[in-house]
Amino acid sequence: MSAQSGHVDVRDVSISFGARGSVIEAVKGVSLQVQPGEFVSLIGPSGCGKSTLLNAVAGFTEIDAGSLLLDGAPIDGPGSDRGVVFQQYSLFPWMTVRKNVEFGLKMKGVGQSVRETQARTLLGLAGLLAFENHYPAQLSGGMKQRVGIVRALATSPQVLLMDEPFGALDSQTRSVMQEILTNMWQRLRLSVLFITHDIEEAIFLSDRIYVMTARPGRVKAELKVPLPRPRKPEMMDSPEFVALMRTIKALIRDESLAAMGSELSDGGLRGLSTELGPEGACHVL
Ligand SMILES: Nc1ncnc2c1ncn2[C@@H]1O[C@H](COP(=O)(O)OP(=O)(O)OP(=O)(O)O)[C@@H](O)[C@H]1O
Repeated sequence: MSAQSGHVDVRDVSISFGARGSVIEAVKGVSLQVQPGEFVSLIGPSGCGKSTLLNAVAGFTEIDAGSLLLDGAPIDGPGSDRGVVFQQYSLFPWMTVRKNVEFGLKMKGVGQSVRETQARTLLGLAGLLAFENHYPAQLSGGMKQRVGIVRALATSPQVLLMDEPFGALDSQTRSVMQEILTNMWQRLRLSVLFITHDIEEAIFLSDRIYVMTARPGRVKAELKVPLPRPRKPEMMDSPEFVALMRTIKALIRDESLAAMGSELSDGGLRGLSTELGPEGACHVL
C-alpha cells in the first residue's frame, strides 16, 4: 500500500522574530519536501530554526516569505490533517490514556463507539492497550510518549510532525521507541517530518535527511539514506550507515564551528573536512 496524500512542500520560506528594531532571522529561504508516505528528518546545530520550521508547517507560526503547502493547498493554521508530537508529553493528566487519545476525535464530533474503537486499535499497535484506563502519572516516560504519538495519530492525519519526541528518554527506551515508531509508520503509511539532534536516530528512521546551516537556518545538504526497510538495529554497523554518520557529523560540526565564530576554527580546529558519503547520497547545497 502506498500513501497518496501527505505531500509537504516548503518553498523558499523565511521566518523572523522580533519587535522594536531587534529582529532575529530564524529561517531563511528554506525549500524542502516530504513526499506522501516518506520519513524525512531535519537535523542541524542548536538554534538553527528546526522547531520554527516545524511549527510553521504545523500552522502555529507565521512565515514572512515563501509558501507552505500540504497536498497543494496553502497551510494557514493548525489542522487535523497534521498531528504534532513534542518532546514534552503534553497529555491531559486528569484523563485516562484512552480518553487522551479520544480527545481529538471528540473535538471533531466523532461518536463514542467509533472513538473508542479507533483509540483501542491505535493503542494496540503501540502496545498500550493494557494501560487504556491508566492515568498519565502512572506511566513511564516512554509510555507517555507512546500515548502522545497515538494521540497525534488518532485523527488520521496525513502528516506527523515530531519535534525531538525521544529527546527526554534514556537510550534503551529511545531505541525501543524508534522501532515502535517505524512499525506504526510502515503500517499507517503517513508522511513524517522529524526533528532530532541525534544523527544515528535520523539515519535509522529516515528515507531522507535535510541538514541545516547555523542560524539563519538554510538547507545545507540533502541526503538519501541508502538502507533497506525494515530497518534493523544491526544495520547501524553497516559501512553505509557509518559513512553517512561521518558525513552528517562533519556537516553539522562545520556549521557549529561557523556559529561559534572564526577564532575557534583558526585555533586548531580548522581543516575538518566535509567527507562525502556514498556517491550520490549527499547533495551539499
Ligand atoms: N517565539 C520566538 N520569539 C523570538 N525568537 C524566537 C522564537 N522562537 C524561536 N526563536 C529564535 O529563533 C531561532 C531558532 O530557534 P529554534 O527553536 O527554531 O531552533 P532549533 O534549531 O529548533 O533549536 P534547538 O535545536 O536548540 O531546539 C533561535 O535563535 C531562537 O532563539
